[in-house]
Formats: sequence, structure tokens, C-alpha cells
Amino acid sequence: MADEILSVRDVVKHYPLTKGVLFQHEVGRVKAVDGVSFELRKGETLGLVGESGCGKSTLAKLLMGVERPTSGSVHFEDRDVFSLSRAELRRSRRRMQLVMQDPYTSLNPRMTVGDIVGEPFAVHGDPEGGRGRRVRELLEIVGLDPDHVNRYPHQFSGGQRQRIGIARALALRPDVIICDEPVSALDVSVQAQVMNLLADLQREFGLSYVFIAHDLAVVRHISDRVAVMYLGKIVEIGDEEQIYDHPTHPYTQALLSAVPVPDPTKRTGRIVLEGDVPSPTDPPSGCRFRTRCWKAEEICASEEPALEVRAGSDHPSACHFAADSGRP
Ligand SMILES: Nc1ncnc2c1ncn2[C@@H]1O[C@H](COP(=O)(O)OP(=O)(O)OP(=O)(O)O)[C@@H](O)[C@H]1O
Repeated sequence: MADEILSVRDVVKHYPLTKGVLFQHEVGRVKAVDGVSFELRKGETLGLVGESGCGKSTLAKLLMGVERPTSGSVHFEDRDVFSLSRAELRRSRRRMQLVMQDPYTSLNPRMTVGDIVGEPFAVHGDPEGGRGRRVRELLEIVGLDPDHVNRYPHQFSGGQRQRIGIARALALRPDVIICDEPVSALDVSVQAQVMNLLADLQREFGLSYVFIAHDLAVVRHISDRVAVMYLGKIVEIGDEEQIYDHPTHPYTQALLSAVPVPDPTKRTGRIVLEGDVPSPTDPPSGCRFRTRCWKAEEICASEEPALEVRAGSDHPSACHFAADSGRP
């Protein structure tokens, strides 16, 4: 599609598990990301949701070109990120930035806010008009007082620190920002402020976001589309209406049932998933979710459902039992 900015095709990342004095014997592989494909369109926010350990952060590192995949490709516009030379990769990094989860540990406590926000210029060169001026402008853009440029991270609250991280990510005028659980470590009231800031910045600068979270409720209002990830794979991807109003995959249904609903008349009953998430070293054959799925049938043990478009719908579904909306 012409307006795609990022195209992810069959990306796999397996980490070898080794033993021996020199770690020379491979005894297994952690299948952190196992065949993920999606597109990110210009100006779009794609929410990426799943339980802890499903591979979200590994995928973020692959998108940023920080980790190399075992196989598969990530195209930024029309160029494969993994075939770029070092210099080209550095140039492409200007245009794709990362906002990290924990504003308490992702900022160097010994650096002033001005140095933190201006750090990208030390690598990529000073902007027109000078570094100091741009840093003050960036602080203002994210709602911080530019006169606090000489303060240290510990002098700011959690929400303000996340704003500092966002200002740093904006420094080089990127096109894409990978937001890896940017509000998970914040109080609920502060979460909303940071989400609103991200939405405003998107409108103002035409940014595209991949927004990672473990909670479907968090990504709802910021996402144009949502991808649900389970044990290294995307099990369902769709627009807001499909995922929240007509979820077809049992895992999406279970995640949604855990989201608190303020209206008691709309409460539908929580689906409690039995058992732990299986090990990514030895995931179940067939459908990975089958060991916890109340709809699982024999076929799920041998066959991994392919993403397919349901009749009469544009939405792809990943489950054999998509038509069956019954709950346990
Ligand atoms: N460098 C590594 N070496 C070996 N295994 C790894 C490595 N990095 C991640 N993993 C494993 O890959 C799997 C996916 O990890 P990842 O951090 O991507 O999950 P996540 O969904 O981001 O989890 P969380 O929400 O807890 O951060 C986990 O089982 C993790 O232990």
C-alpha cells in the first residue's frame, strides 16, 4: 500500500539457549518473536497488546534495528532496515525513535534535562538555530518549563520524566515513534495526560506510532488499529471496532473480559484463562493458545490457523472458531 511507512514481513527472533564452559552447546531456543507481519501506515497508531513475555519488547528492538532477526524483513518506507550499512542505519534511526517504559531508569540521573534532550544532537549534529534553542523549544512542546533545562531527572515527577523522554524522542523530528509501554509505570491520572500529549503531538507533527501495552484498555483511544500478540505471534489484528466490539479470537475475548467496565448493566462476565503461558522455548504445536482456550478442539493441536478474512468482512481472523461467539 502506498501510504505504508513500515512493513514487517514474517519476522522471527529466536534466542539460542546455550550451556558448557564457553556456552558452545545450543540446548534450545527461545522463540521470542515467531513469524510476525503487519504494516504501519503514515500518521497511524498501531496498538500492540499482549501478556508479559509475549515478545513485545523484542519486536520493538527489531523494528528499531537494534536486534537483528533470525529471519524476515522490516522495511522502513522502501528500504530493508537489516540490509542498511551502519551509516545508513544511523540516518534511518533519526526518523524512527523509541520512548521507553520506565521514566525512572531510562534517563541518566547525572545529566541535566538539557543534556538529555540535546543528546541526539551530539550524535547527529546540531540543528539550525543551535542546540540550546531547540532544546528549550522541545521542552515547551511537551509541556515543560524551558527554564528547568538545568535541572536533573530526580527533580521531576514520573509524568514529567516521561515528557522528557518524549522530548528527546522528538529532537530529530522523527516520522515514527515506537512507544514501548510508555505509561505502564505511571499513575492512572498521569497516564491520561501523557496519552493526550502523544495524541496532540501526532496531530501536530503527522507522527506514526507503534504503541505497546499489556492492557487493551490503555491503547483503545489512541489506536487506529490494534494487534493482539500471544507467545511470539499476532493472533488478531483489526480496527478499533473489530477488536473491541467484535473480537473473533478467544484470546482477544479473554483479554477484553478483564477490562473493567464502568457501566454495570454492560458487564458480561470475566473469562479466566486457566494455566500459565507456555514456555516460549517449547511452545505448543498447532495453535499456541490451545492449551488455555476453552474452544480448543483436536484440530488445534496439529494445525496452526492461517490469518484469513471472514466472509462478508474485511477483517482478518486467526481462529478456526471465529464464527462461534459463545463463551464458556
Ligand atoms: N536476550 C535474550 N536472550 C534470551 N531470551 C530473551 C532475550 N530477550 C528476551 N528473551 C525472552 O523472549 C521472550 C519475550 O521477551 P520480551 O521482553 O520481548 O517480552 P515482552 O512481551 O516485552 O514482556 P514484558 O511486557 O514483560 O516486557 C521472553 O521469554 C524473554 O525471556
